[in-house]
Amino acid sequence: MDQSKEQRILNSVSYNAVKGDPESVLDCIDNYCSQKEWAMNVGDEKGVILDKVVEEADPTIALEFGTYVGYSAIRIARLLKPNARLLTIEFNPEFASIAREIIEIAGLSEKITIIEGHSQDIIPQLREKYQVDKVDFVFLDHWKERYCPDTILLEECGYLKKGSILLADNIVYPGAPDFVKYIRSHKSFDCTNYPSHLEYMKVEDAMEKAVYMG
Ligand SMILES: O=C(NC/C=C/[C@H]1O[C@@H](n2cnc(C(F)(F)F)c2)[C@H](O)[C@@H]1O)c1cc([N+](=O)[O-])cc(O)c1O
Ligand SMILES: [Mg+2]
Repeated sequence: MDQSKEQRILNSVSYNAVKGDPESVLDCIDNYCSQKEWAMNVGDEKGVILDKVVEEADPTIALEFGTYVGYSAIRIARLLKPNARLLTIEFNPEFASIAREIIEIAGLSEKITIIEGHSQDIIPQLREKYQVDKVDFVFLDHWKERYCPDTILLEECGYLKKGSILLADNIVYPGAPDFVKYIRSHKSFDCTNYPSHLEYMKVEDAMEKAVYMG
């Protein structure tokens, strides 16, 4: 059976990246996806915005929706302080297993936990199953129609504290209009928009940061 695009990305990382070097894994994925096959990684332009917001948040507990092949999980985890950790939720088992291998090559398996399943099932379990009390940073990059319900669920479950920072990818393309409408009109969120471009393309895109004010 033909290999998937995600498997070909893993092959390229496995062959070209320096083991234990997150930067070389990120560069390898960016080179492959800009020169060979486009893929929906946050990429190197929006990735710099992600880096800056992660550094601002300096999270002890970070949460990501949409692991895919692990590019943004590596981007986030490489900036975390020693005892901090990233939980990343992935629905597709094939993507989860490819991400696990790419994260291992980057040497970040100790800092990243991949949780397989549906976000609406996993969010209520984070406290009991994963010892999460509050989340300091959340990166939303999964199905765009899930951004809003999952943000509401995080708030309802009490995982957000004063100063928790949410960052959402693809505000312009493919877009998350219900999320933008909700978050910008919600009195407890202080929002900032970061115009950018779709990964590896000249198409307009943007990221939205939302700081929870308690
Ligand atoms: O569709 C896009 N992203 C959807 C991303 C989807 C990814 O998130 C996972 N997921 C689904 N539910 C969960 C959770 F966590 F809920 F369980 C995790 C899916 O299995 C997939 O790996 C996208 C599309 C474009 N584009 O240009 O078309 C560009 C982008 O940057 C994009 O992110
Ligand atoms: Mg995205």
